[in-house]
Amino acid sequence: MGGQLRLNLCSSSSVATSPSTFHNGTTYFCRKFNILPFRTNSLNWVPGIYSRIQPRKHFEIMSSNGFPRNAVSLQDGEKNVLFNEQVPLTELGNAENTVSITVIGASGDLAKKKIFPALFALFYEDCLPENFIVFGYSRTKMSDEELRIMISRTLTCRVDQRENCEDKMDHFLERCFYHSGQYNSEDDFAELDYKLKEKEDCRVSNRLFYLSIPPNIFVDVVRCASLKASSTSGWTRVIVEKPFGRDLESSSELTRCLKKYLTEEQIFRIDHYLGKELVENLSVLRFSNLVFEPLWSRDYIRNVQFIFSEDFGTEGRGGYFDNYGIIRDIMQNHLLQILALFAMETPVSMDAEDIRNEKVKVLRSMRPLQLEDVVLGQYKGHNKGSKLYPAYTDDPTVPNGSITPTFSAAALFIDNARWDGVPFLMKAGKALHTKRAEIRVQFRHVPGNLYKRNFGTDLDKATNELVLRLQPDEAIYLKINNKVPGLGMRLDRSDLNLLYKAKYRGEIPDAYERLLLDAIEGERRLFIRSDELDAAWSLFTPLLKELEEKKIAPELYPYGSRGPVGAHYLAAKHNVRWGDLSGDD
Ligand SMILES: NC(=O)C1=CN([C@@H]2O[C@H](COP(=O)(O)OP(=O)(O)OC[C@H]3O[C@@H](n4cnc5c(N)ncnc54)[C@H](OP(=O)(O)O)[C@@H]3O)[C@@H](O)[C@H]2O)C=CC1
Ligand SMILES: O=C1O[C@H](COP(=O)(O)O)[C@@H](O)[C@H](O)[C@H]1O
Repeated sequence: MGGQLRLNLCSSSSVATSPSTFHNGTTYFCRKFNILPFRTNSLNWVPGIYSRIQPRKHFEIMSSNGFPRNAVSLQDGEKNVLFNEQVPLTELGNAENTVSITVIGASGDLAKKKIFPALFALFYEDCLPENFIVFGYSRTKMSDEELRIMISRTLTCRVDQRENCEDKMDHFLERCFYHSGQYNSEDDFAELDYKLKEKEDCRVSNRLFYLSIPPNIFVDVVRCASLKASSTSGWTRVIVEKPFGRDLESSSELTRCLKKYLTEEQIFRIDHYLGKELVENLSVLRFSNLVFEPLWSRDYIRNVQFIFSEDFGTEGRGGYFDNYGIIRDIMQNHLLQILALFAMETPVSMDAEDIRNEKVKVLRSMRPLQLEDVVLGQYKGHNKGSKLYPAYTDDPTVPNGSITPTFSAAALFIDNARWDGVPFLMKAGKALHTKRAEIRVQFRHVPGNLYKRNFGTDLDKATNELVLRLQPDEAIYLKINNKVPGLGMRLDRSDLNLLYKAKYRGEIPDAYERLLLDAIEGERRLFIRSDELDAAWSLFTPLLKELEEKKIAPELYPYGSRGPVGAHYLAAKHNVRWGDLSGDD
């Protein structure tokens, strides 16, 4: 069917005579691709917009590893699943290309909240290739127009760039289409393929599928998409959302099943924390400033803390959450990924494989978590003023008597020369008193400090602390001891503070923008490789099994509080104080 279809579609539109359009007058000019604009007939383009045609501006966009982006990485040598053949580079390099992004699960929460808005933001910033289309796919019956209305409700304009935003939205929405189908129906995916081909209009097609669906249908979708809707001329890539399994076995099984249809290079396992601006900056901070890297070891660092807290509960996602719990939801992926970047050795280069090799090494040097180094909590209902905050178990989608943790604190250790004996503490919780995510690095005491007596008895309070606040209000600050100006010799704690909103103009892109763009570009550095995933699960699986077997009950903490007191005991056991609770933030 596919071959026949392709012939028909191509013969119907063999001559391109329609006028071209450019986003804001700009077009990607890539070294490998000369991406040309869509033809009008493929998009039902509204009359009038051609009046804004301007000459191409030639420029190169940098990928997130700092190298110039190529709109698509043709050197991938990805295997085409259907035909199992390498895409000939020369042929592709000179052809007209399209990028088609299909959001599977388009009717869902993540698609509406993050994926479509991120795609629009990329379009708005002229970061999408000239020839792109977006398809929504899910079971819900919707027309193209209804999808556009749904998407338009969630699109926002950058605060600093409102001009032309409405126009841009219209132009973006014109490129959005919808196909309703079942997730396990090859026929439905063949129909999607037909519609994609129609819009791709005989150009070399590059296809990105974003699996924004529950994990139990990942494999069905990958099977149908790869058999019936993968590209026959360009690349096919699949972004897979978490959860990647529940433990080492189920994760390995998922990888094994996905690899029946996809190569590792085609699988982009997303961890959106890796796309956050401050996480991106971690390596820059470490490796491009002489003052940090020499201190980055057990010789100078007393402990490191990775803290995630949300000031709301599992509202609306209790059904999903109860099957996973906070350790799988936040620690095993987001916090561990940041830890790996923080603690890895200097990579050979900023190339994806070099970085991921170092991350795997550090993960494999870690000790699997021990029960005695873990604290669990679950939020309970709380009355504040006239407002009643519900308990986790009040959520109708959560089974009665659930002991799933909504909070956890843990101490981890890296048994290598750099980090031997340094506690790496993680803390993650929902329904706490604040929303924040940060990395805190507490340095050792100054030996033989001349100013000891000025610090009083609590010497820990006088140690330097470097804080990377990932959100909200992105910042990097270093707590130092400073002389209070005046004739006396009084010291205080001050911050050398880089607050992003004070220093940099413009909104910080959402993590999904960076990651989607990287997937389109074939940049894998911020995606999780299968051996990284195995190493991550190996650390947590024995503990998770033990917790489930022993049915360890979490300590209850009130909604909106600072979490269970057990977290303090755990820290104290390792001679640590939580930096976020020290009161001198
Ligand atoms: N929401 C979030 O903030 C985050 C979500 N994720 C992950 O992203 C993925 C998508 O999340 P989210 O959008 O919240 O998920 P949803 O529960 O909203 O599901 C997305 C879509 O999948 C379809 N769907 C839902 N349940 C089933 C089912 N049991 N069988 C078949 N189809 C189903 C529905 O579409 P239809 O009925 O129209 O087919 C739904 O609109 C999940 O893997 C989630 O773990 C990751 C990080 C954050
Ligand atoms: O992956 C997840 O992340 C969100 C928090 O993401 P953020 O970017 O808003 O910090 C969390 O709420 C959710 O439980 C988890 O699945």
